[in-house]
Amino acid sequence: MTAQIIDGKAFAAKVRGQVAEHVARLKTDHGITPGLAVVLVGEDPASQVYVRSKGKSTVESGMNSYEHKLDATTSEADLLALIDKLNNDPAVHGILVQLPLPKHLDSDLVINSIDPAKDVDGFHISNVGLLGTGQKSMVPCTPLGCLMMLRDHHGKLAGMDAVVVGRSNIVGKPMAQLLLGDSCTVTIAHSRTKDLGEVCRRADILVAAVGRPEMIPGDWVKPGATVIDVGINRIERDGKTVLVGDVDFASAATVAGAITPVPGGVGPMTIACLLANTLTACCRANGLAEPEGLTA
Ligand SMILES: Nc1nc2c(c(=O)[nH]1)N[C@@H](CN(C=O)c1ccc(C(=O)N[C@@H](CCC(=O)O)C(=O)O)cc1)CN2
Repeated sequence: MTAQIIDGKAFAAKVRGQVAEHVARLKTDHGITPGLAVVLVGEDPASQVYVRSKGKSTVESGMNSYEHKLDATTSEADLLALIDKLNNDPAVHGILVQLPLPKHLDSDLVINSIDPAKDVDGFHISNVGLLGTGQKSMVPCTPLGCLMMLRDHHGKLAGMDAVVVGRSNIVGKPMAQLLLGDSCTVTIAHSRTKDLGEVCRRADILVAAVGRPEMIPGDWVKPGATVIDVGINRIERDGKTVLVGDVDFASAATVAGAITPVPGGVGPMTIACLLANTLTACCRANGLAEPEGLTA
């Protein structure tokens, strides 16, 4: 069997187009322009690329982008003061602090200082609690993107066996909550799970988010399963740096029914969902109906 490739790049372009249409309507009907503030501390090269891409996509969708680039030595007090200013700025509907932060800064403290209504990353403890209890929240972008692709591919997910490999706060745990919300039977597995291959082979939906290059081989995949690969790992191969996922794509694609590639799968959906979340936050702030199909 050769798996269908789930094209995240094309799907993300579609989502970005839907966001842009909503933004245009918000402007003409209500005179409102959503605004996203992105805060980058330090010069991590990958983070710089992601932040640049976020700013560009925000402007392309018709929203206002506010970039705050701070020195790597910025104190916690100064960062918290900036977040407080953004929390109180009515032109800013979404706030995102790019991770990872430099080691001297307490990420939990920083994230939890963001107004939960503007927390477009969905990392604030209030949003984590709301998602966990099935209430309206801001949903982390990467798992939201995975959910959108799964719903698009399968329609309803109810009753499917889903295995999420990885238990991070950013992907694994919220992904499991979202799948549970769609009535899947969910297992969260991780590097210390016994008989991990056996557990993975039960999955109709297998989400790999462990951060280990090509850790999941094709013989861990149930024939016909849908494989969502969240991993973005840079490795050396044949003298070149290449990007690979957490799944061994070549072997998994011969067994799976559908699979996301790396690059071009889950990654592009992260930024598309950030735009969708910013739009959602803006609609909520103004008491307007939320954009359909762009939330969990
Ligand atoms: N505050 C946050 N920090 C981080 C997040 C996040 O969601 N919020 N996620 C990641 C980085 N990230 C966005 O910030 C991100 C990662 C990857 C991609 C992407 O499109 N990847 C491409 C490959 C790009 C490449 O060549 O490197 C793909 O998979 O096709 C977008 C956004 C950590 N920090």
